[in-house]
Amino acid sequence: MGVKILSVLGSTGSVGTQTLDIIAENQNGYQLRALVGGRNVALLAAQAKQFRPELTVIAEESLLGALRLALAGTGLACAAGRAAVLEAAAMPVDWTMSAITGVIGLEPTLAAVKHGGTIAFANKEALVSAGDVFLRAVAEAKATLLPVDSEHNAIMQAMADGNAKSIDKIILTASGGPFRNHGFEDMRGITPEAALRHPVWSMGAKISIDSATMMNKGLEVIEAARLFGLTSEKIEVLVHPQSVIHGMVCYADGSVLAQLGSPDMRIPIAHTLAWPQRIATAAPRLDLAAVMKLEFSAPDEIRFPALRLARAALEAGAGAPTVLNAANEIAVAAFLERKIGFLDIAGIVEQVLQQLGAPPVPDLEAVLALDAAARTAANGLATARAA
Ligand SMILES: NC(=O)C1=CN([C@@H]2O[C@H](COP(=O)(O)OP(=O)(O)OC[C@H]3O[C@@H](n4cnc5c(N)ncnc54)[C@H](OP(=O)(O)O)[C@@H]3O)[C@@H](O)[C@H]2O)C=CC1
Ligand SMILES: CC(=O)[C@@H](O)[C@H](O)COP(=O)(O)O
Ligand SMILES: [Mn+2]
Repeated sequence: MGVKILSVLGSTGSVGTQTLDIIAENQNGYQLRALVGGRNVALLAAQAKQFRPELTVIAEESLLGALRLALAGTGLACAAGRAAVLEAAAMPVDWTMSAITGVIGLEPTLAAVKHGGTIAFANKEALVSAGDVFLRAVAEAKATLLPVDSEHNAIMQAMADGNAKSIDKIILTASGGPFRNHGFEDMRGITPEAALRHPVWSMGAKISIDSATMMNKGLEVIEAARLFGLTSEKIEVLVHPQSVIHGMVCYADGSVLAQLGSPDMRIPIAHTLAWPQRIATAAPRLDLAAVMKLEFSAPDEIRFPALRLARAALEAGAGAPTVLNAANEIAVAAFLERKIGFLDIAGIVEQVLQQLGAPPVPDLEAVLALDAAARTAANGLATARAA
């Protein structure tokens, strides 16, 4: 096999840096074409010096001077701003890591989809928000979408025997987050610091808050419905605090196929990078005797209403998931800025869903317009709750 040409969108984040760690361990097989970061110039410049991509882009336009300075004398090309992000994403490659957080990553991912390579797909918000529009673009470009999200990557692996028609249901596991055992009222005064302290995974801020509200699992139910063509009833969520089993597929004959591994994102990332082969990673080997016990329980949608709201949005269809996702992105940001409380996140999402409902989203323009309307509504509610 020849050298694989790669781009990493969101290279300075949690998924992005772990992706580059794996590439660094397997240097002979891979060559970087584009690296895209958001605002972290120092880390992006260090990555560019190490991996020497054709183009390095920082999304924040005002940081172009700082990036140029950091790369002075290296001979490395760099650029800044939204247009440059889209240009970098559109450069033809064999494999793109889509790891920008939020709907801001949708258009760069679609630019990558258009050249028809493999998309290692972490940016769940893009698929939740753009649904059919996104999947149509993938089909038209004959691109290959490989899920990086640990549960969906697990399901993909457990579906590998090709019997998709004989599936009764799939099971996505959930750690339960840092407040798994908290009462609803106990969650009222929770601080961003406490909510960011995930019991198992080390991740970026937005997904960590989503795990704490369990909106992450709600987004993942919608993500699974889109990726695997399943209805809500066929997607079960099971709380499993050890996060050793990532996903299970239950077949018509009673067989259940599961994927297990230490909770380490390098495992699913490496799976998508080498697919259909496998490569080694430095992730810790699973030692079940040391884990000792695996626990499971049903999720509580009363204490964690975000999960109920996400399912309702999936079942309502059309633009409801677009609204849910946009309102959640705004509410999470407002919580991290200490403008609203922890329980306000789901409260705002519910109110915005009631206001905007599920209008049709036939194309990208409609998705982006609805996303913008939901953000405006959520911002208004966050400001009112902050007052
Ligand atoms: N972390 C994890 O373990 C998992 C993450 N995911 C999903 O993967 C995605 C990434 O998550 P994670 O890595 O944790 O997030 P991080 O917040 O750690 O990283 C986000 C990345 O996006 C970049 N970025 C932010 N804004 C822009 C922009 N406008 N244009 C271009 N790049 C931008 C950031 O740049 P900078 O930091 O330089 O500002 C950073 O590189 C999310 O959708 C998440 O839900 C899914 C499963 C597991
Ligand atoms: C690693 C990964 O895939 C995350 O999405 C993880 O699932 C978050 O943990 P929760 O199960 O607590 O949402
Ligand atoms: Mn996940």
